[in-house]
Amino acid sequence: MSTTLIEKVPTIKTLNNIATSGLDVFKQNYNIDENSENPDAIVVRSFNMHDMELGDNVKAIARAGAGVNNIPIKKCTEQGVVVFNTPGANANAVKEIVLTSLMASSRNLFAGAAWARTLEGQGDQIGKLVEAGKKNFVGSEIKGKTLGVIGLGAIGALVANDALDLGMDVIGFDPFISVDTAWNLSRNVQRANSIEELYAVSDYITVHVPLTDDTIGMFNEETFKLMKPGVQLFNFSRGGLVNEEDIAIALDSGKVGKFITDFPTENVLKMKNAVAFPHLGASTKESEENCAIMAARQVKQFLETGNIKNSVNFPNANLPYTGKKRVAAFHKNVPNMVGQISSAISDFNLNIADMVNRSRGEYAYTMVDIENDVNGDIIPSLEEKINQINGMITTRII
Ligand SMILES: NC(=O)c1ccc[n+]([C@@H]2O[C@H](COP(=O)([O-])OP(=O)(O)OC[C@H]3O[C@@H](n4cnc5c(N)ncnc54)[C@H](O)[C@@H]3O)[C@@H](O)[C@H]2O)c1
Ligand SMILES: O=C(O)CC[C@@H](O)C(=O)O
Repeated sequence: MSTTLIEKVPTIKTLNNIATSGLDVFKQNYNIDENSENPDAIVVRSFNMHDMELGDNVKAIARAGAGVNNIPIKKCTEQGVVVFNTPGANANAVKEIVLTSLMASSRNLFAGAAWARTLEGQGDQIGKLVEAGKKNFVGSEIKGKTLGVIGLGAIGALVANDALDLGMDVIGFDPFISVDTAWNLSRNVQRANSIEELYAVSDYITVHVPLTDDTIGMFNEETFKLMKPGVQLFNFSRGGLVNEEDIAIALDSGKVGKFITDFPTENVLKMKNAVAFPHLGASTKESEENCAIMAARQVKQFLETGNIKNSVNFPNANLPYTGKKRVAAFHKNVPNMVGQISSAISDFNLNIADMVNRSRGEYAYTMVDIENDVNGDIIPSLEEKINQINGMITTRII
């Protein structure tokens, strides 16, 4: 980072444990302070930020991971705070834990191992007891069975492809599948036209969708009725996708045979045939590093150049940075914003070299590069003038 780009040394606040290799991205010219109350940017994992005050200096929040339901996205957008995530950076870790759990669950390994421990103290009898007791843990092979994958994004697509390699039949459902993922998905993954079609044929169901107002409680009494008796459900996405009261009943009746989840709660821990892990899906050295490095690079690039990659609330925007002054403005997506920004710049007798304007729903982002050398004294006035434009959220001059 050149100090001409940002006059003050920016502070990065960390919430949660962020891999050192990611923090190393900020080694030069940045201050990392987990206690800062008004940092320039925040790097976070699963910390719940909904009740947290965002300081007025915060310009960016990077989620080192995929799910952003722990971040108040609407509030950030209204304040012009860019929220990033790290698409795909932990997908392999989650794929591996899903497939491991699928086989372990199907072979009753969790229950079998727990039972074996109860034999402690039986000395020489253990061998005999094992041979007598193992009939209670006879499992099924996954080969030839049908796996339903709901959500064919970064994780779902990897799970679907590799499950085929394990000899499973795979059916997938994702009405919003991205072009990139569609390209990566094996043609042998059957596409369900409706989620009901997937429920009707799946022996195992794994879910890989974000937790949103549309997906909350999507597994409930009604949907369990549509599934095959004894279906095994794997939830490595978010606890809120499953209605706890309803799955407890479905597990009791055997309608759902097994429930493997990464999200323990008091209720889940009491459920018959449920196995809960302590949110371990992305907990590998590799994925923690991938996520932290990607998150940190995205924040650094944004603070230093205004360029945005992998934001979940503002449009991506890229304009090669030349080192001359750049106006970076977040505003409502309404007519004539670019015109008004341009005329504010020309009021200071400055010429425009290049610009980019991108919109996303109700909001937009404009970067304008100034051709002239800009006298530092006029920057606060130019910033103030642009900020006064009706519909402007926030402006930085970098
Ligand atoms: N357990 C963990 O540690 C862990 C790790 C990573 C991700 N996750 C969770 O997994 C989720 C998925 O991660 P990802 O990296 O695959 O995200 P992704 O954005 O790449 O994929 C999500 C997919 O879900 C699809 N989708 C959205 N709503 C849907 C619906 N109603 N029905 C079917 N498909 C729908 C989208 O079109 C997209 O393709 C994350 O949002 C996060 O909550 C958990
Ligand atoms: O940070 C983690 O360990 C979990 C991340 C995971 O839940 C995600 O959504 O990417």
